[in-house]
Amino acid sequence: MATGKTVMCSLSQLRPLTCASTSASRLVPQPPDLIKWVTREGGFVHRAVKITQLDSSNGLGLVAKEEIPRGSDLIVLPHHLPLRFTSLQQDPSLLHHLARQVPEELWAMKLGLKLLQERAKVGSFWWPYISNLPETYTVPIFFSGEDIKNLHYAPILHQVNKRCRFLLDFEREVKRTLVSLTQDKHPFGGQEVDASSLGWAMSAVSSRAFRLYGEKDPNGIRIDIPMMLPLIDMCNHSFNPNARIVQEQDTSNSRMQVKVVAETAIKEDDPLLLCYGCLNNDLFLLDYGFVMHSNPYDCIELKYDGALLDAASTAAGVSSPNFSAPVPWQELILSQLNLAGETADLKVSLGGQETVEARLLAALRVLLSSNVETVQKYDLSTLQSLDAEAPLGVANEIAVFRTLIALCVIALGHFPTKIMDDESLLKQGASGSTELAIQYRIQKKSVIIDVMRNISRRLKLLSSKETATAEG
Ligand SMILES: C[S@@+](CC[C@H](N)C(=O)[O-])C[C@H]1O[C@@H](n2cnc3c(N)ncnc32)[C@H](O)[C@@H]1O
Repeated sequence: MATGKTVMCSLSQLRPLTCASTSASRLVPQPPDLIKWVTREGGFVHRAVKITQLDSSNGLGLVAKEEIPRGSDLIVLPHHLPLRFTSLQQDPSLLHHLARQVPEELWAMKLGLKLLQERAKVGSFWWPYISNLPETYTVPIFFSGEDIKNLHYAPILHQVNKRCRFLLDFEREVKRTLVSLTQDKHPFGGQEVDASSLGWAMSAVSSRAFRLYGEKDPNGIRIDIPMMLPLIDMCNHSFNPNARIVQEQDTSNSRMQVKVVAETAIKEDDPLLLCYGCLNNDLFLLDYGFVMHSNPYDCIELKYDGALLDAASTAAGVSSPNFSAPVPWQELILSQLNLAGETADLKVSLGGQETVEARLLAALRVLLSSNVETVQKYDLSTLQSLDAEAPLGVANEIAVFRTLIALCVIALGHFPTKIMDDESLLKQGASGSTELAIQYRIQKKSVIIDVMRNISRRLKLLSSKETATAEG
């Protein structure tokens, strides 16, 4: 959890232009009209849809100029408008050679290479779209080192560092591959590509691409691939969207077209909103450069660690916890939960939809129980369910809840500032990426506090039941 002494890597010193900015400035000052371009290319745009600068810091967005009935087609893109990058296996081109060096988890960089190529190409078919893309992104790879540290949360620091390192290494690889190429063979028209332009392209894709069905593979199965969807990607995100993306066959040519359809009736002046996915704030920040307040999918990550759990249990007043030295039957259950053994996955989480990760809950219940017979009466799924009421007895459940609350207190203690401190920093007027970093860490601490509230409520209920039983 703590920031620790990680050596931070950032791209901010490479090109000041790319540091976090909330402005909506585009690649060129007056780009072509995107709606006209989509329509001219055979697409459809509902007459009530317009692009507008939003009041908030969300950049541009789409809004309804008049009421739109539910079920209406809002935008239809014919098959040739989305920007995709396919056929990685067979293509011997240099671009594909470079794309093959990108790790799968950084898929956005692969399509980013195609985007950079089209950006550099004079007369690119996609120029009307590309020129409308934001010039800068608010993702943390462009934060200053100080603001990366300001995130105060080790797992995201690790991810930012990984992405920055990758971009710096990849810059070297791209330069090595392209050195001494003549302009006609150069995939970027002879233009210099550095970590900053690679970062721009990766962020443009991660913040705008949607994974949709692509071409069919040799077995006739459609594989999903990321695509950039001109105009559709002007829709901002909401967990309560009023629009959704649909893919269907174009009856005129039997190719797949991509549509946005009104999911609800849309009132005049309402923004058109899509749901980007049930993502936590780490993904929103890393890929999209924003943070959702009260995000129901946000969570914090902890390491399942016997010593930490012993400390939490002891702090909670639970007598003689033995997380550090489980007995063999407990160890066996830990292995079944994949929390012990050579291939164990020790990352566990608090918050999100589960409140307490199922594996952590089961481990606490089992390790705080000394009665193998009682434990063996239950299957793993019951032991992992927060809705299963005290399967190993009320006393065991109370010890589990107290340990969890103490764990939350320890996790909160790893943050160097309190929410109150953060809020007063925001009031003093922090700028761009500093504000984003502070908002991010406020949300992380809020997740922990919400978990504490939830568990405390359950604890209170259980304790009152225990008292009632004792009195009865
Ligand atoms: C697919 S684009 C949407 C169009 C974008 N606003 C623009 O100006 O081009 C995604 C980007 O919009 C912004 N955005 C979308 N939804 C947002 C939200 N709910 N809160 C803050 N920013 C949002 C973020 O900058 C994100 O990276």
